[in-house]
Amino acid sequence: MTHISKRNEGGSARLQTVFKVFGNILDSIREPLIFLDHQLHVIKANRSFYLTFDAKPDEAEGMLIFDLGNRQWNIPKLKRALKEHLQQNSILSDLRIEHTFKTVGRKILFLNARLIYQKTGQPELILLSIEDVTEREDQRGTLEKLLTTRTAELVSAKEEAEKRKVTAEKALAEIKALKAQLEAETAYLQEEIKLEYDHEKIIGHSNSLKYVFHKIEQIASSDTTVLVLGETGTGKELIARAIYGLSLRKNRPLIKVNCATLPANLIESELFGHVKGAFTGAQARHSGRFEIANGATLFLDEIGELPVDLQAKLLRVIQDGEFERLGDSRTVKVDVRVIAATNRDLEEMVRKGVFREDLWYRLNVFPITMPPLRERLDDIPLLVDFYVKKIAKRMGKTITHIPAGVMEELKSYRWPGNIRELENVLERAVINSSGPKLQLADQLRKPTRFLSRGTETLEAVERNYILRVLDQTNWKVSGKNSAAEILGLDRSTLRARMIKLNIRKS
Ligand SMILES: Nc1ncnc2c1ncn2[C@@H]1O[C@H](COP(=O)(O)OP(=O)(O)OP(=O)(O)O)[C@@H](O)[C@H]1O
Repeated sequence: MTHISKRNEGGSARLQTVFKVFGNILDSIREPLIFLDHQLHVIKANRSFYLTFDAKPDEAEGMLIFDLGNRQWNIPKLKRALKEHLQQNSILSDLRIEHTFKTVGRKILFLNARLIYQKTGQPELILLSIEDVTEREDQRGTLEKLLTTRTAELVSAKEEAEKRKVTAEKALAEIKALKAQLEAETAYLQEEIKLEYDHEKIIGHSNSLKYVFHKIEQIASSDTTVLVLGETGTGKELIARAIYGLSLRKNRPLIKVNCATLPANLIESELFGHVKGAFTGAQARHSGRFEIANGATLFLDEIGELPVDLQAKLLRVIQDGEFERLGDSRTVKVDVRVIAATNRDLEEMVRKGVFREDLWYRLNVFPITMPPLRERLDDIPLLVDFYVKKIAKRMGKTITHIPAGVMEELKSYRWPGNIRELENVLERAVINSSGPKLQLADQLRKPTRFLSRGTETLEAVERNYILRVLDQTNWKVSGKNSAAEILGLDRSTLRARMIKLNIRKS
């Protein structure tokens, strides 16, 4: 233990007098204060000091500050500040010390000190004020921590909100796109309803038809492109509908495009859509059939009639599911299953250079050929029975008997118009029958003109047949008893075929 030196005893006595006079004032100061001699012995401390640090005046006074309370004040930082810094600078400001005292526990202190000199310039006294900021600092620490936690929470909440906003915006865009598609789909379906599909049932039990059924079952549930081949009126559309009906996409509509009935200048916009102003008359954005069929199935009927300049665009959408709307440079992505049909010989068209070979290969992945009626005579009785019942019911008639001779005649005819033609013949026969017995309206002519030339192409046969019917109807293309009615073709389909086959009245 070190005591006040003798040399300072005189000054010390003077100071004791001063402290006696000002003792009460010092004790009333709330901040702990301590007076040290210049050798750092405690001369006097106020009441606040003793209370704060649980010390007693008679144990403290005369003691070296670092030895106070069993050397509890032996704090290296305090030592450096009082012994070095204060001696050099005479002043010490806001020195922060954090220290655990044996008596009063952990404390955070702010120390300020000033070196007071005698008149002679000798250092006489050090006034040390010790502010106990433990509570305040702890609170600040807690608040800072809280602030950090809250800030982090806010940042992550903000990030979460932004993510949610992006997700919501995406969902909104998807909903908008779905809504647009639904509207387009509804508009399309409303048009389609007018076409009113008679029946979806494929009648027949011939081996050739059974093979077709087998192929339908094989491919229906996949997304493979299917090409349905066969003469006109053989039931290609029925096949396409059967594939669709057995597919995984059957809960979405089957979208149909007939490439023969759409004018060449409209077909691109009809298939791929256009944006406003894409061409004169494009007053609004229009969704093409490929967009409407996104996620669904598209039936491209009469694919052989698709203009060559559109074939590459079709190939790209079948291959990569990508295309651009007319007047728009943005690429649209779709997932469409394509079922195409034609009565044309596409291979021959490829040879002639009017059908792209790459498109032909892409379409021909899974061909299904519908046999002509003349090759499945076994189906004729079933078909006759079905159609006679159906037509008679519609007309309010009862026909119960089909004479063997009538059936024979029907079976021996060549049926160039296939089932559509059979349906028409039977319709006229039902009209013609007055009793329960079916009577054909007219003698079925043997189409000798084209049968005699066995090597003729399908196109030539078709051309001759249409010409013959046109002759027979005095070139009446549409309306009652017209060529279109006899051939069982749509007026526009017949006109398209006439243009295609270069049929003109001479
Ligand atoms: N096996 C069948 N059973 C019942 N009806 C059939 C059958 N095949 C075709 N039909 C009927 O014949 C008519 C013609 O069929 P569809 O339109 O499918 O022929 P298509 O081959 O697509 O003709 P096109 O090449 O002229 O477009 C339709 O009324 C259809 O319902």
